[in-house]
Amino acid sequence: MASSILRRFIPRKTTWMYGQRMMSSTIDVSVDEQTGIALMKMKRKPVNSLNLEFLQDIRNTIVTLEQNKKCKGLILTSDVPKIFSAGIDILEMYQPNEERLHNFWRALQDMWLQLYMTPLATIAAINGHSPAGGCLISISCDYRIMAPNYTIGLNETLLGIVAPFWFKDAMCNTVGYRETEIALALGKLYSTDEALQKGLVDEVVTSEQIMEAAQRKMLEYVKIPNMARAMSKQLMRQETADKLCSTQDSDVQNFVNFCLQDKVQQSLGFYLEQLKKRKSK
Ligand SMILES: CCCCCCCCCCC/C=C/C(=O)SCCNC(=O)CCNC(=O)[C@H](O)C(C)(C)COP(=O)(O)OP(=O)(O)OC[C@H]1O[C@@H](n2cnc3c(N)ncnc32)[C@H](O)[C@@H]1OP(=O)(O)O
Repeated sequence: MASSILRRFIPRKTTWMYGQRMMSSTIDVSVDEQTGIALMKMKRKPVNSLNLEFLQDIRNTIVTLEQNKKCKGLILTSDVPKIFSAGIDILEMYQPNEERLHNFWRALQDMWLQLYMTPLATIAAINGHSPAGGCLISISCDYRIMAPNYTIGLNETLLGIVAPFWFKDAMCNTVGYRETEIALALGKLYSTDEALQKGLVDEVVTSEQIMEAAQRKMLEYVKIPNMARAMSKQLMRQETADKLCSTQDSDVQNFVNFCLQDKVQQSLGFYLEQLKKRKSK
């Protein structure tokens, strides 16, 4: 189902499969072949920040699961306490090597396209903070369940950077134009309750109940005839994905040019310093 454009790039082979278990240093995956439900736990310590290799691992895992005829649904969650994902690894953008910066953005695009358009049913079990790239992963799933007392949102402007158009499009498709306009301008991080109220997440349950709730909802998804469910997802999402597919190269170049600006580097350096200071308080 994912268009051939999405399959142009062969992901790195860093995920190992042992029967129904797949493992890499940053991801733990198990597949229940009875139910057809896979569980992917992100475990890139300390905060599941998305660097080049982690993004390739996530995409690689989705591709492998898509090829498993028994797998119909994927639950994404975190193995790191209190953090779903801290978003992009800021160190990929700060004082970067230019070639790696290109490859990094391409890997983010490819991971997103794979996740957003996968024929698998996807549920994000958001068991921790989920800013920026973490929010992107969440809103790219078909359904979101979040635990209380965490935050989620596209906070890029707080770092002095801008959410790219495809982050914006995925957000608009979830909460609507006006809410996205406000959220992006203010770099808004929503509390779990606000996120529920605005439709950024679909359900709130306690951390203890989140896996059970995700399994229960996923059983609903995988009961639907597979092709019909996957095609209805494609119907809703293809236009948004195509917008990036047709401009991937220029989007990489725009990102690289943007990042290499002195002003942007200063903002990122300042933000990293704040993160460290906050920690020492
Ligand atoms: C013409 C227009 C063109 C447009 C071009 C596009 C422009 C660029 C678009 C880029 C899009 C960006 C998307 C992103 O995802 S940016 C990342 C945003 N993420 C954040 O702001 C999260 C920051 N982190 C936090 O708020 C907290 O760490 C968190 C709440 C997640 C956890 O808090 P906690 O107290 O548990 O942990 P610490 O803060 O102590 O963190 C532990 C260590 O991890 C480091 N850290 C945290 N987050 C990141 C990160 N995202 N990247 C790298 N490193 C991170 C933190 O500094 C600590 O490190 P040390 O232990 O070394 O101190």
